[in-house]
Order: sequence, then C-alpha cells, then structure tokens
Amino acid sequence: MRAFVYSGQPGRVVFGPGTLSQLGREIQALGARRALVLSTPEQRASAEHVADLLGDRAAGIFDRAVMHVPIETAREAREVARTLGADCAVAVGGGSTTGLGKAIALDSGLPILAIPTTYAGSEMTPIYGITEAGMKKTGRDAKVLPRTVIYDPELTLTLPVGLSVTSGLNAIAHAAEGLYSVEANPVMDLMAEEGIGALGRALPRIRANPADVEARGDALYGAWLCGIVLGNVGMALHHKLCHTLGGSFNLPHAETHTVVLPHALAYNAAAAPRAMNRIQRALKGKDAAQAVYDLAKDNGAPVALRDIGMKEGDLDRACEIALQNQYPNPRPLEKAAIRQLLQDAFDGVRPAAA
Ligand SMILES: NC(=O)c1ccc[n+]([C@@H]2O[C@H](COP(=O)([O-])OP(=O)(O)OC[C@H]3O[C@@H](n4cnc5c(N)ncnc54)[C@H](O)[C@@H]3O)[C@@H](O)[C@H]2O)c1
Ligand SMILES: O=C(O)CCC(=O)CC(=O)O
Repeated sequence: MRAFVYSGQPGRVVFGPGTLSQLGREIQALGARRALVLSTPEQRASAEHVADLLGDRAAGIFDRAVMHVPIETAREAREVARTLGADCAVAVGGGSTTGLGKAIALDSGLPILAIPTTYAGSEMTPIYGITEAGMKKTGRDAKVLPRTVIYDPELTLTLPVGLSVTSGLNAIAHAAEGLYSVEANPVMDLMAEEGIGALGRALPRIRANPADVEARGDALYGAWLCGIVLGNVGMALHHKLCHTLGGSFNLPHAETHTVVLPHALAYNAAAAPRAMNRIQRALKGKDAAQAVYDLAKDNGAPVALRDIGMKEGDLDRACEIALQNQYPNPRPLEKAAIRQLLQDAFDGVRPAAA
C-alpha cells in the first residue's frame, strides 16, 4: 500500500442543463449584492445575459478577458471592480475569463462564481497565472478558488467543435499527469480515470453532433473531474512543456496541450506504468500515449507543433527553458530525450507503443 496525503478543496457545484437559471439563488447564497460580470469580448452576449439574470445585483460588465491574463488587464479589471463597489466576480467563459476573476480575487479577496463554457478546468483549482513583461508566472492561493461553480452544458453548445476537442484534451492532460504526480492519491486516481473516460467517450459524439446536450454534459462532467485532479495534485513534465510553449512562444493553450500530451506520456510510460494502465483503460486503448494521439487525430485536432505556430528553429530554446525550474516528474528530465520529444511533437509523429 502506498502512503499518501489527501486534502480536498472546498467549493459548491451546481450541475446540469438549464442550471444557469439558478444563478440568482446562488449569488444570494454567497451573500453578494454587487457582482461584476467578466467575459471575453467574444462572449459579451453571454455576459449580458448573465447580467440580466442578476438584475439589481449586477454591478457591471468587464468584457476584456484575454488568454494568459496580462497584468495590465488584471489591473484594469481590479480598478473597475473597486470603482463599481463590486463584492463578487461572476466569470462566464473559459479559462481566460476564470483566470481574470482569479487575478481580481488574488488582489481583493472577492469571491468568484464561475460559469465555465470550456473544459479547461480552471474553476476547480487554486492555481492562477498572470503574464508580466512577456513572462507568465503561476502560483497557488486558496483565495482564487471559485466559491461556487455552475456547470450548465447548454452554455457549451456554442463551443466550436475544434476547440471542444482540444479543450477536452487539455482536461485529459490534467488527469493524466495527476495519475503520476508526486502528490497522487487513490481518490484523485478514481476521479482521473473517470474523467478521462467520460471525455474519451464524449468528444467523438460532440464531433458528430455539437448540439448533443447529453454528450456536452458528459464532457463537462469529465472536465469537472479532471479539473478537481489538477486542483488537488501537482503538475509534471507535460504541463511544464505546455507552459514553456504557451508562455515563451505564444502557442495556443488547448492546442498545445493536445499536441504535447501523447509525447509526454510516451516519455514517462516506463516510469509510471500504473498511471498508463488507467489512461489506456479509460480510453479503451492498448497504449496510453497512442490512445491519446488517436483520440486527437481521429477527431480532427492538430497533432503537430508545426501546425499550431511553432518554429523548428525555436525547439532548442524551448528545450532549454523547459529544463529550468522543473516540475517533479516520474522520469528524470534528460536533455537529449526532451529535445527528441519536442522534435516528435513538432513533426506530429505517432508515439511508439511502450
Ligand atoms: N489556472 C488553472 O487552473 C487553469 C487551468 C486550465 C487553463 N487555464 C488557463 O486558461 C486559459 C485557456 O482557457 P481556455 O482554453 O478555456 O480558452 P479561453 O477561455 O481563452 O477561450 C477561448 C475562446 O473561446 C471562446 N469561448 C469560450 N467558451 C465558448 C463557448 N461556449 N462558445 C463560444 N465561444 C467560447 C472564448 O471567448 C475565447 O475567445 C489559458 O490562459 C490557461 O493558462 C488555467
Ligand atoms: O496548463 C494548464 O492547463 C493548467 C495550469 C495553467 O494554465 C496555469 C494558469 O495559467 O492559470
């Protein structure tokens, strides 16, 4: 029997089609009187709908959330929250919008009510990220964990199929690395396998019919579980590589996770056989890395860094950065092997079976 430490994160979850209608009750339960609604510019209409539902409890809308939370945007949103006398932030959107809510909470302690519309899982974690002078810094603080999360699958019906698939693989990455994290524990293992399985079954159904609310609900359920895993146990090589490629080479978040994950799993396979067994069982495959690669490719997602904006000439520098400030990983980071991993991910080769 392995020894482990388990500590759960607090938080209330309201789940199901149509649950956005319970927003008023949930805001009241938080004791909030003036909520600032956050969104990206693209999701302004959703923010307006949320503000309408809040009625007198809506303090205003800040619709300038962007990926990786630039410090300038965080400062602007904090100032708007202060000026409007907001006592709560309602984040409707994906990880970028939740991330902006976290930046406000980090500074002010305002509670966040999150309404996720992608599968990124940020709403389940005390992890925040803020980008300053071109460098993305991440940290953990209990203050930024949303107090209430409303998961309404109907809000994900508009998520384009391409982003649905890559966002689902971003979620799978959280669970996959959670399975071999130094902080792994049996409860998170159960959630990780269940979350990966739910997404593995849902993504092809979403691709076949993006309006399938059942499939959307299954994907959101999987994303919730994978997000819990990310929030409770640590990240490893895969997340380090993605943070390097996203933070220093500006690659898109969910797509980068999609391309890198099979290669990170292949790198770790021999050092984490129990994790690999759970991943392949969840995806009904024979090899974890290949099953993840096939899930992406068969559903039209990119599988090569060359196709999502990476330049081959930057691979050496990416390797150097990835080796700095390493996250704990089951297999030690070997420079030549990491460089080869990046090359394979760049070329989009299907990993060999372990
Ligand atoms: N801190 C954490 O725990 C954590 C976890 C995962 C991701 N993240 C962060 O989240 C960011 C990425 O989040 P993301 O992948 O969810 O993308 P995102 O939030 O940037 O959304 C991508 C685009 O899709 C749009 N969109 C979102 N939901 C939609 C919907 N239902 N219908 C139509 N359009 C929709 C958004 O408006 C945006 O234009 C990154 O900055 C990443 O670092 C943080
Ligand atoms: O890489 C991830 O998907 C999770 C961690 C993360 O994105 C940190 C952040 O920027 O908030």
